[in-house]
Amino acid sequence: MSRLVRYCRGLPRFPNPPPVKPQLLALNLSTTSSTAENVTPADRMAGPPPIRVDLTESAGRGVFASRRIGAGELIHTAKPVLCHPSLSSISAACYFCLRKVISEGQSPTFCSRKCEDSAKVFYDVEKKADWSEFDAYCRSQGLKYPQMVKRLACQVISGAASAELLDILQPASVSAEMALMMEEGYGSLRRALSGANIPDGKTTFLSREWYYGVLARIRINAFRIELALSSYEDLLSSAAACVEAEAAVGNAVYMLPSFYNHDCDPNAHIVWIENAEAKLKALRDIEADEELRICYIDASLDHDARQTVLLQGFGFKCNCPRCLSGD
Ligand SMILES: C[S@@+](CC[C@H](N)C(=O)[O-])C[C@H]1O[C@@H](n2cnc3c(N)ncnc32)[C@H](O)[C@@H]1O
Repeated sequence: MSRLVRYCRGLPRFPNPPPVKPQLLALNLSTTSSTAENVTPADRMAGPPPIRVDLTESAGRGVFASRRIGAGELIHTAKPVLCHPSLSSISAACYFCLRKVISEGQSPTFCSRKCEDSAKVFYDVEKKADWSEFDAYCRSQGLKYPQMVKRLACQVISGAASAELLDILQPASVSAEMALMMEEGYGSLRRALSGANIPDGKTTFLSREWYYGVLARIRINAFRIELALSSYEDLLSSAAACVEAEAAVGNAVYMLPSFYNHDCDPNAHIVWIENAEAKLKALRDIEADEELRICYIDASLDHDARQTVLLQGFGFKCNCPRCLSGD
């Protein structure tokens, strides 16, 4: 069981409201007792991250600083529990870690032997099926998240992941229109796997409810991965490619970063340098017990545009101080 799942076991799953006092649900990811005054650079590099997951007053669970965190400090890193390159980046990003690669063909490619070996279990399952109908459905509807469900399904069949992997995350509410679209994807995924000669019993988890539940959680919690440019050559090739290509290399879901709430004037941000491993960094000094929030959208949008994007894209009315002030 992962460390986060262990720490979060006492937390409620949405949409059920917590019946007990928030303090009783306090989680402390840090086992050290360091304070802002006695934290050395070595402390910062070692040990658990200086955060805890706890209930907020009005945005469900959130991430709080367990000590003072300095501006620019790397709060923690996180590896994805699930990721997938965008269909337009299949031959331009590692099929496992999303690092940029240069490849001629249209088939999945890996940046290293290590990534190829790590992907082997689920990729062996994936290769048994014909995904042409499923891919055509995603392409025609412009959908990226069903590809992540497909990967999770292959991971579960291979034994590399649990079918309940994402259950702890908050799901989006599903409209009738979304359900209709999901139904098509679910049918297509089932057809692909039923022709793949997978032993009986390995796909019993693959119910309609499972498919809908996973997609609803990915919708709220997936991050769009845009890698930071690392060299002058990258800058030049990016400038040349940006007209036709999508900037994102893919999408990923993490555990701990999924508990960060949104703020239109955030005190933390998430960055990707080389691959899908995320880095959470402080944008300014953060006091102990202050909530850490990142920005899910383009903060330069005006008030009404931000509210619309957050409501339509993430299903919530933003209650951050900036929005409440009308800015
Ligand atoms: C990625 S989750 C963050 C963790 C979540 N609070 C939980 O308990 O799992 C995003 C959800 O948190 C809530 N949320 C995040 N930021 C918010 C904000 N600024 N105002 C209101 N709700 C917010 C919304 O319900 C949103 O759909």
